[in-house]
Amino acid sequence: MDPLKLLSRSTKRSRPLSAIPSSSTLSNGQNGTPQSFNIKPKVGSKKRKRGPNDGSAADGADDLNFFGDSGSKPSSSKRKIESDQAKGLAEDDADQEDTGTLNGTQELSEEERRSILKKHKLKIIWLNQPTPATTEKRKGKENIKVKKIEKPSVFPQPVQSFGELRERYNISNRLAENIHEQGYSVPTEVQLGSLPLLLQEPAKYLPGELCGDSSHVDLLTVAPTGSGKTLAFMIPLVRNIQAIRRAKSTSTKSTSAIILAPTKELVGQIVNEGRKLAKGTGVQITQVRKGMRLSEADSEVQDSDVDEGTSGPVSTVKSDILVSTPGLLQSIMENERAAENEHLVDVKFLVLDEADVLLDPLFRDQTLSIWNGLSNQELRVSLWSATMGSNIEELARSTINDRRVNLESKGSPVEAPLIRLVVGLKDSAVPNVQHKLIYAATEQGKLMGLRQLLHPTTSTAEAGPPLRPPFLVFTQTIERAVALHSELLYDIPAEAGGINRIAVLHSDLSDSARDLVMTRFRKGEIWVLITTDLLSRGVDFRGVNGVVNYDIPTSSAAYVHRVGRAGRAGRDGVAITLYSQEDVPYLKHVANVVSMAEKQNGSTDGSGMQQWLLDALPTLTKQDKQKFKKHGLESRTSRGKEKNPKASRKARISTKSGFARKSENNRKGAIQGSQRRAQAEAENGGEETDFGGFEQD
Ligand SMILES: Nc1ncnc2c1ncn2[C@@H]1O[C@H](COP(=O)(O)OP(=O)(O)OP(=O)(O)O)[C@@H](O)[C@H]1O
Repeated sequence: MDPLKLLSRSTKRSRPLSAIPSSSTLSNGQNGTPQSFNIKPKVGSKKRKRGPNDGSAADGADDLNFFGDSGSKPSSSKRKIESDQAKGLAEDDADQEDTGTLNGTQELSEEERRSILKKHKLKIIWLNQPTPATTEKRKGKENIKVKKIEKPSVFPQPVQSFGELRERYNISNRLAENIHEQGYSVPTEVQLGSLPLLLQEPAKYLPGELCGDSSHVDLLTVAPTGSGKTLAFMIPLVRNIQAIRRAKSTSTKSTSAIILAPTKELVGQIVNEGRKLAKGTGVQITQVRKGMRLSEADSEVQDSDVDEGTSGPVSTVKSDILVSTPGLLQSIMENERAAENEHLVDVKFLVLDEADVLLDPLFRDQTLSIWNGLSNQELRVSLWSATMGSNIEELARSTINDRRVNLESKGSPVEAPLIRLVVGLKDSAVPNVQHKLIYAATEQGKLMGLRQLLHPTTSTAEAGPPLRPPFLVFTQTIERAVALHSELLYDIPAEAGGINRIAVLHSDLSDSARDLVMTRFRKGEIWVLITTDLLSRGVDFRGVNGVVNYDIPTSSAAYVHRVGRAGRAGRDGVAITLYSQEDVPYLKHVANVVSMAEKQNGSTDGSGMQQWLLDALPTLTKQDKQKFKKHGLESRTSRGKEKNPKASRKARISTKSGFARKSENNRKGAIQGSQRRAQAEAENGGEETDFGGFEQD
């Protein structure tokens, strides 16, 4: 009897395997569009020329390349032809039609704009309109009139093709080329909605008399994981900085934008993406590193000069865009406080990627300290995440407001509209991931379950959706990630690469070790990467087919982000959550997200998350929820080990029983003892030295 079959008996598979279209294999499936909601983009009347260099996400050849540079990036030979094409694009405007351009100057009526935005599930609201419209509502039986503030919807003209950007928003030829060269042709939903908000003056789409005199908006964006938010904030940054530099008569460079992200891995990735986009535009993007200085005006460091290591001589950075984790930048700003951060007075754009984490207690003080330390009166902020609680939105709004009040005493701050853009259902998992909850009863059951997933040849339809490498495995703590790694180290046969195919990544590793694992995973050398929530946010491994929650995530947002490492840019993915009896009281938040994703997905055949299971799962009190979010399951932490050693032993990751472990330890001890004795004997010319007795006076 298949043990997993037995263990998973109480849950139903979320979708029969036969229901998965054969053309979209879960391991490397790609949809024809990078959009999550699969609505065919409107293209111009001219038929798009599709050639081998098309570079669209539908390009099947890319399926073979798990970790290609772009979801839609062609092979190297293709790239060459495409880059030649792109050069032509710079020289000849007519080439734009080859990239599927809609006539960018064509104005759509409000009705048309509204309908396109609705079809793409985009909701855009003006949060701080000065004179909000109100409606009166009767509440309850008492007929109390309640004033409800109506936040007005906004309908900018959506960007339906990247070709529009040049005509309509005056982006440079070089930037247009770079977008094309990266293989991006169809904007994703978040790009479709945010680009018009960030690339034109608010008065173009808001009532001019109400929207103030700022040429940019503050923006809160909530869009699914893997939906292309990086490109959505990077294109406007590069365009705007080019415009600033054109307008400036001096050639002196100063920092115009700061991007904050919670982890070093994500910072590195943003810098890479940004540099590809800014190539040849003159816009310089730099990753802030330990030891860097921001304030010396006399030396200018080129990106290439910056030592990749963290040590070495102190370097001064004068870059257009700085990308950093909040802790690092804050400490540099603190150290240079004497200079009043003068070097940052020109910063006009602050981007918070994974904004809800950056404003969560863990990073809040550091992020706010940077935000408030930027003194430019025209500073505009944009916040991006796949999840954003109302408390985070409230905090962002009050910070913007407090800054305004603060700046009023020093001059007249430029007020700007605050816009909220939501793509799809707020705080929900990406719709193209197939979710599966597997009941594994015990800790040992989870290990067996994972082993079964590791060996797809033994997997059957009953065992769940196929999970093909490369995939990520998430654990609750570093200790558990390390333990799981050593358990599974020899599970991949030597002829398939053995221990080289499996790795662990966590924050206790050195920076260089972390970089190495990331590079090897991106290259496809590592197939199974065991990690903690360190990699749950923002990191884009284009070829990742699936995610395994070996330990359940500690909040619904954590689930959304973890599973969002798969199913990126419109591809399919699998998310498997193994849960034991101990997890059951904490499972509801995961089950709710799965159920919501299935509804969004249109799974109405009843094969998904069953209502009885949802109803049966206990709901945590607010306090317990917070405790769980902060500490996770106690028995899996070192705190729990001290408090309840028995429960902690049960939660240990190991296939061996306590008795087997004890015998093994005894055996190891005996072997070590005999080796020590033999060594000592050899050193003492064969004399017995096990115990030399006490020295006599
Ligand atoms: N218009 C597009 N066409 C095709 N691929 C795209 C497009 N825009 C972005 N991508 C690709 O989509 C992937 C995900 O992009 P990105 O990392 O920006 O997502 P994200 O929304 O920031 O995700 P997360 O919320 O997880 O941080 C990347 O591989 C990127 O190259």
